[in-house]
Amino acid sequence: MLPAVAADVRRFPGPPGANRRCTACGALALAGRPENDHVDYQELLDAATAAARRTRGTGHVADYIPALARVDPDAFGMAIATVEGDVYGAGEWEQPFSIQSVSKLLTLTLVLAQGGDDVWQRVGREPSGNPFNSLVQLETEHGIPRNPFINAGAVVVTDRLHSLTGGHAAEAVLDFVRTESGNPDLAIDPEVAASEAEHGHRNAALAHFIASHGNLVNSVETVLTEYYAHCAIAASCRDLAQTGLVLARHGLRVDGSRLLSRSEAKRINAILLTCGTYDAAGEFAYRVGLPGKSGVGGGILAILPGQAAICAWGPALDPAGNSVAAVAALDAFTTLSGLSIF
Ligand SMILES: NC(=O)CC[C@H](N)C(=O)O
Repeated sequence: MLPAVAADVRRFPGPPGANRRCTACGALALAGRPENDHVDYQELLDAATAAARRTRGTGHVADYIPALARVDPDAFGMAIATVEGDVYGAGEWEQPFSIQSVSKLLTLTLVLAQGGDDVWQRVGREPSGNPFNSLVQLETEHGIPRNPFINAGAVVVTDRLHSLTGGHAAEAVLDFVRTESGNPDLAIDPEVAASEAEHGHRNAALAHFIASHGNLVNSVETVLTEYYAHCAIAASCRDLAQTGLVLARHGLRVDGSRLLSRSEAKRINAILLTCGTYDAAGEFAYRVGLPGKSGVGGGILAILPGQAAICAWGPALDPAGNSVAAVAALDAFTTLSGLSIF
């Protein structure tokens, strides 16, 4: 349990509600809480890590992509990047892992940033209530995927991004993560991409079905190649937390330029909350209280608007395809700190 209040009295300059810092130790003060109630991110990370460790032995590593099945199920890392530019980490927070569906957040961000709002005529914004790779809704809903964060929706968004970038969808995503994280060495893991392509019958079925309804512009083969490639980007908790800051900064990039309007950033965060963790989005909102995007590589990137982006990673997944350890860690983080959107 965290000590809620430090023993000695410290001073916090600035108006109430602003991000104030303790003049004695520099720690951030919690808005609306007693003045000497610090946000000690490192301490919170340690408590979240302990919560994640208690889930050991629960869940299963994704094995439908054979290259992912080799990852240590007990690995765990977590990073927090703040809008002030500080980064905190715990466990294996600098260990690259396969970002998988966390890339769905990045493709949507880039499509909207490049004026591709017409994508909303081709994909919905409602929770699916179905597994991330489900085919059933597509049949009754005429090839219009429920939302951009299930596989079917991400295939359509990737198709739109591919057109907007002149045929470089995955490269655009990689470039974006490299720039925002400040890590030029990030790369697509070709083995993971090839492994997924080889075993990707379900995604191929989804893409062909969407195409049969006239909802793909580029060929199925091209779109799937790009989709597998951006899913196979290997990045660490640190890299993803720093990339997620774009949404915590209400649309501003690391260099201060505007990528998304404030309203677009709000809308992406809203869809993240309602759809980012598939048919467990309700449970995630209940436990964590933050917009977040998961991937079957075990990463979850969560956004604390105006304050920070947090990435937790543990490869063992629950039945919905969300990391057991990452959900537990984010749950502990927001429960202990009160730092949620609610
Ligand atoms: N939920 C996920 O992370 C799924 C992504 C994975 N590349 C797939 O298409 O199945």
